[in-house]
Amino acid sequence: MDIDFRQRFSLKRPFSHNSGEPKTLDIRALQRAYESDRGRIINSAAIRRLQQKTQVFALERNAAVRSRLTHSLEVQQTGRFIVQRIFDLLDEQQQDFGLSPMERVLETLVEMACLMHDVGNPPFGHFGEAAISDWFETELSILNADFAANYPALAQDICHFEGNAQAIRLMHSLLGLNLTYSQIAGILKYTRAGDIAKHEIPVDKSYLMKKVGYYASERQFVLQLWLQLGIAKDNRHPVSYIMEAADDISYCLADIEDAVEKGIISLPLLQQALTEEYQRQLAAHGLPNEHASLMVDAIRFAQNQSARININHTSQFFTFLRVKLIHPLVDHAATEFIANIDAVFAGNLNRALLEDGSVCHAIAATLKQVAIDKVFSHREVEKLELQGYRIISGLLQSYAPLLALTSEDFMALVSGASRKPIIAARLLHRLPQKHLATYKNAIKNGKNAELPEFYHRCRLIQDYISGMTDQFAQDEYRMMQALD
Ligand SMILES: Nc1nc2c(ncn2[C@H]2C[C@H](O)[C@@H](COP(=O)(O)OP(=O)(O)OP(=O)(O)O)O2)c(=O)[nH]1
Ligand SMILES: [Mg+2]
Repeated sequence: MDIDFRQRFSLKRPFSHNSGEPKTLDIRALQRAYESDRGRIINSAAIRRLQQKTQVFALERNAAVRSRLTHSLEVQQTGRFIVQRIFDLLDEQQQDFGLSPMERVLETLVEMACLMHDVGNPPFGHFGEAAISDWFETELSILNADFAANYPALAQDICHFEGNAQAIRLMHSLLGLNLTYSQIAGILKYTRAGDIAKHEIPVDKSYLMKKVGYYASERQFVLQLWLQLGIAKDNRHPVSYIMEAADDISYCLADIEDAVEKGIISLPLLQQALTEEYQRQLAAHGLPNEHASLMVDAIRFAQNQSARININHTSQFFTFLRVKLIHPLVDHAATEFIANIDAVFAGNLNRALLEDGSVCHAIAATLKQVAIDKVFSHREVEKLELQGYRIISGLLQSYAPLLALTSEDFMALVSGASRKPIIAARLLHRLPQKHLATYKNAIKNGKNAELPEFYHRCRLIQDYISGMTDQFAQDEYRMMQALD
């Protein structure tokens, strides 16, 4: 294949008419466009809200423990590091692929994709996601049997709330940031629409489409994105592979470090768990014994270095463990990016860069498995998750009267033509104007005629609930239960 990355770096934006590309590559114009994206992203409320959203520990008061925002800053740094290693390797191998003038633009696209990759996550992380999906799964056919019967694919789309799909919707449809297609393509992590069933996924897209990556409401936008960037339908943008690797690399050790900070696991027990799990992962990956001492060596190195400096032992330990365990993963992600350049460029590499059965894969898998066994299953963590689940389900139940109305009655309320039923009217007043504006636009928009009013109303409620921070959701829940 002829690989020229310039096709993937474009000035085009969805809401701008004058979006013709210059005949020759204008690298300065690209830098200006992406710098403008950068400003829009960093200044957006969606990024600020990440500071009060769960990474692993819900409603955390200890500010030294990661929130989604501080996690995202770390992902941004890791992404930048991977890009720099990619260019080092290209130099060493005297390769180009049209990338040579692009270091700065690739770096900024990757950094911002990393910073925004989690903006669509609801309060309470995976448990918030599950609460929204489960609630709609149970209630939808009761609230609107006609919709459930006549639009089964759209009902499925509504019953699969996904942080990644919500991120696309938030940045494009709700905030209208008008980011370049190249920038937003960096967070299109999975390429399945919410109304496509699992059994419709082609075998060669099993990974790319394993989760919902965008909703039916954003289909026209995502189809345009593929068209404008010359990416085949259901494939990814190269930036998304780097963002994904940076996310995996960042959280696998960070979640464990936070658990130690919170006293959920002691350092000696952690070291033992890592050593044992690593042996299991080596065996599971069928890797030779020559790598067996890697984990023990890394732990010993981190212990010795932190003992030598002898200031803040625990945090030093993690700094040095990061050097030994995480830096190789960064190098490996860069190596894999180049080794699979055809598939990464086409966007059809059907796996994550780091999921290649290598020692690096085994290291990441070890860290993630130890987090599952020793951190996420801790009693305190599970308690907070149950509370988070309850808060989100309870909030949805409170707003159910808005979903029980007929289209005519709901639209009359929204337009101000009616102020009844009184409970629904009060609930409607609590919804943010900007979410309502997106709803009204969607109803007016002829392009979306295949999506009925009720679909947009469900999206409106999900937009509101998923956009809350942990703290706001808890306050709102208490208020709705008449506890405050
Ligand atoms: N508290 C808690 N945290 C979890 C659990 N499973 C995973 N996590 C944490 C690990 C990471 O810090 C973070 C991963 O966040 P995401 O929700 O973005 O998931 P990930 O990016 O792996 O999946 P994705 O492919 O984006 O759906 O969530 C769990 O069962 N409980
Ligand atoms: Mg994620």
